Amino acid sequence: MATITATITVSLTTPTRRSLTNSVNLRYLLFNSHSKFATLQRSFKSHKTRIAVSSSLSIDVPVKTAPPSFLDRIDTTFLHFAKYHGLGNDFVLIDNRDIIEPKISPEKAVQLCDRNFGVGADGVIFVLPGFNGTDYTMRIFNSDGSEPEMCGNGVRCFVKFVCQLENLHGRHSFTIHTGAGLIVPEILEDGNVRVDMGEPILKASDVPTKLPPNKDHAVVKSELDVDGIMWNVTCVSMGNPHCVTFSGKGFENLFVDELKLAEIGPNFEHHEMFPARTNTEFVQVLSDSHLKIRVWERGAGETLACGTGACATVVAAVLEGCAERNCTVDLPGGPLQIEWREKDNHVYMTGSAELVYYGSLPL
Ligand SMILES: N[C@H](CCC[C@H](N)C(=O)O)C(=O)O
Repeated sequence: MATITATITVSLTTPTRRSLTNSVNLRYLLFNSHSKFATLQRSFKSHKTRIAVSSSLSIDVPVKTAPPSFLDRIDTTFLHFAKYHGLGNDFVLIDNRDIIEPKISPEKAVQLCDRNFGVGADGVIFVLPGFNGTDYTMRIFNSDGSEPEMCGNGVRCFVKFVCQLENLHGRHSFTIHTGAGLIVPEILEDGNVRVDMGEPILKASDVPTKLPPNKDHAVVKSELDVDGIMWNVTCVSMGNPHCVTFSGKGFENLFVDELKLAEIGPNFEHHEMFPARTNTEFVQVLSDSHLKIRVWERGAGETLACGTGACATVVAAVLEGCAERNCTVDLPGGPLQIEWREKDNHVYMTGSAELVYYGSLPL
C-alpha cells in the first residue's frame, strides 16, 4: 500500500472571484491548464483511490486578452486559402472573386505546391468573377507553374469551396467559365458533385498531337514509339490533352500496378508528338464498364486521380471498342463515375470533393 501526501495550498479566483472552502471526497481531481487546485491528500487503498480535498482554494489567475488570431490580421499581409482534394488530387483554393487576375503568380504557386517547403498540392485554383454571364471563372496553375485549360477533380473542389464562401447548402448548379469553355457542375444531395465536362475533342490537331489521324479526324489505337517501346495510343482532349493507352506491341493488356510511371511518364509527357505536352492514362480493362487507371499528369507528375483523364479514358475505351459509355473508373485515390452520353455527346463525371483545412499565407 503506498501513501502519497502532497500538499499545495493555493486559492482559485475566477472572474466572479469565487473561492471554494470545503473538504470533499473526490474520486479523481482533474487538473486543467487554466486553474490549479488544491490541497489534496491522496491515498491509495486496495486499488480504490479516495482523494480528500480540504482547503481554502484561491489563486490569482491573471485574465489575459488573447493575441489577435492570424485570421483577424489585416488581409493585405495575409492570403487566406482552403485546402481541398478530389480523390487525393489536392489543391490550394483561393477566393479571387474581388479581382480578375490571380492573386498569386505561377512562381508563387510552385512554392506553395512544394510538399516540403510549402503547403503541398498538385495545383492552385482561383475562384474568379464570371465571364460573359457565367457565375464564376476557374483558373488553375499546375504544381510546375504551367496553366492548364481545365481540371476535373479541381472543379469539383471549386464548387464545394464556392458553397463555403457563399454559405450555400443542398443542391446547387453553377456555370463556370474555364479554358475548356463552359463547365456546369452540380452539387448533389449526397454531397458528391456531378460535372458536365462538355464534349470531348478528337480532331488530332486540336488535342493537339502530331500523330496522323487514323479514324476520321481522330487518333485511335495508333502506334507511338516511347523510348523504343511501341505503345498503342488514343488521343483525346477534354480541353487539356490526353494520351490514353491500353496496350502495346507484345502486350495486349496492361497491369497498371506494375508500371514504373516515374520512368515512363515524363517520356510521354514531353514526347515530340505532343506540342503542348500531354497527360497520359495507363488503362487496365476490368470489364466493359469498369476500368482501372494510373495517370502521369502534365505539369504535376503522377497524381492519385485525374478527372479529365478519367473522362478521356472512357472516350478512348469506347473508340477502341473495349468499354461501354457508362463506366466506373478506379484511380489510386478512389472511383469516378463517367458517362459519355450519346444523345448530347457530353461527358459527365460524378465524384467527391473534400475540404481538408483552412490556412493563411504571409504575402
Ligand atoms: N495537369 C493537368 C491539369 C489537371 C488535371 C487533373 N488534375 C484533373 O483532375 O482533370 C494538365 O496540365 O492538363
